[in-house]
Amino acid sequence: MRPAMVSEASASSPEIRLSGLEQRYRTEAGGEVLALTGIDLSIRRGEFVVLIGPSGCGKTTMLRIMAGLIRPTSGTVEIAGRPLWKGGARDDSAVQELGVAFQEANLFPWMRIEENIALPLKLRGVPKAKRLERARALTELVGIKGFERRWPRELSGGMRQRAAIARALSLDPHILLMDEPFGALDAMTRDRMNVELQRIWMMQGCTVVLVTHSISEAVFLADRIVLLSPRPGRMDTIIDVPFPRPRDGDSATRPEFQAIVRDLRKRLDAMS
Ligand SMILES: Nc1ncnc2c1ncn2[C@@H]1O[C@H](COP(=O)(O)OP(=O)(O)OP(=O)(O)O)[C@@H](O)[C@H]1O
Repeated sequence: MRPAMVSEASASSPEIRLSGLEQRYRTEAGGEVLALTGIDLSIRRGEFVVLIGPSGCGKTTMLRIMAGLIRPTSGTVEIAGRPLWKGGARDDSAVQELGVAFQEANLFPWMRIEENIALPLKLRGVPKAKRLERARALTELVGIKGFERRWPRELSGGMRQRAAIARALSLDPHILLMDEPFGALDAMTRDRMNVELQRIWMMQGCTVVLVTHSISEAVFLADRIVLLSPRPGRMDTIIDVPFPRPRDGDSATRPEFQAIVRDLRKRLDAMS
């Protein structure tokens, strides 16, 4: 695990801070879509935040802005106290704090699992022996030990997603950004992956922001749930989920868990 070196700026500031964010897209027809507006959010170091909301409310846009993949039309993004954008340029030292995993595992089919996981290290020029050693440690962390030399096609969907999470963790990021990482998996595998993700997060101590459409997934994983409303995407409600960790299958059956699920469902239904 990386040493807990905290600069003065990051000790006193949130891990991620979004202020006055607005995002407009140009459409092909020459019009404009206001995808997000008035987004102000501070995320603490080590927090698990889940973004949820109706289709098209701007969840992916918000995550891509945090990842530095989109420069917001207006507003600011700070990562560990440092602005992500300076003028027109992205601060790549801030981007190094980030690991990203999407719905599709996006592993390269012509690379073995260990090579896929170690790819970010290769791009950094880390020597082969060192990066394969790291890949092996990560396969153990995410629960696919023994599959290092396999090809992606030889793994199940859940295992491929574990490999994608391992790859996102390969550079030891402080922040993990995930867009529907288990959206393509069957319900049982998905439940298992949620338990696993919680375990990985608790071991790594990183900050996680995850987008999902699943209310129960949101309540199971989150310290805080950010509910976005659509057209344009705004912050509707922030819901604290105070249940102790680690949560397990039983947690989801408790009345207080179910009460948050019901409340969220009601709020989402009212938006449609
Ligand atoms: N590149 C783009 N160009 C134009 N419009 C876009 C672009 N990307 C997203 N949009 C629009 O911005 C809005 C927000 O999209 P976004 O994908 O962020 O929503 P979302 O909440 O993640 O949706 P979903 O839950 O369906 O994945 C939508 O109206 C979408 O059509």
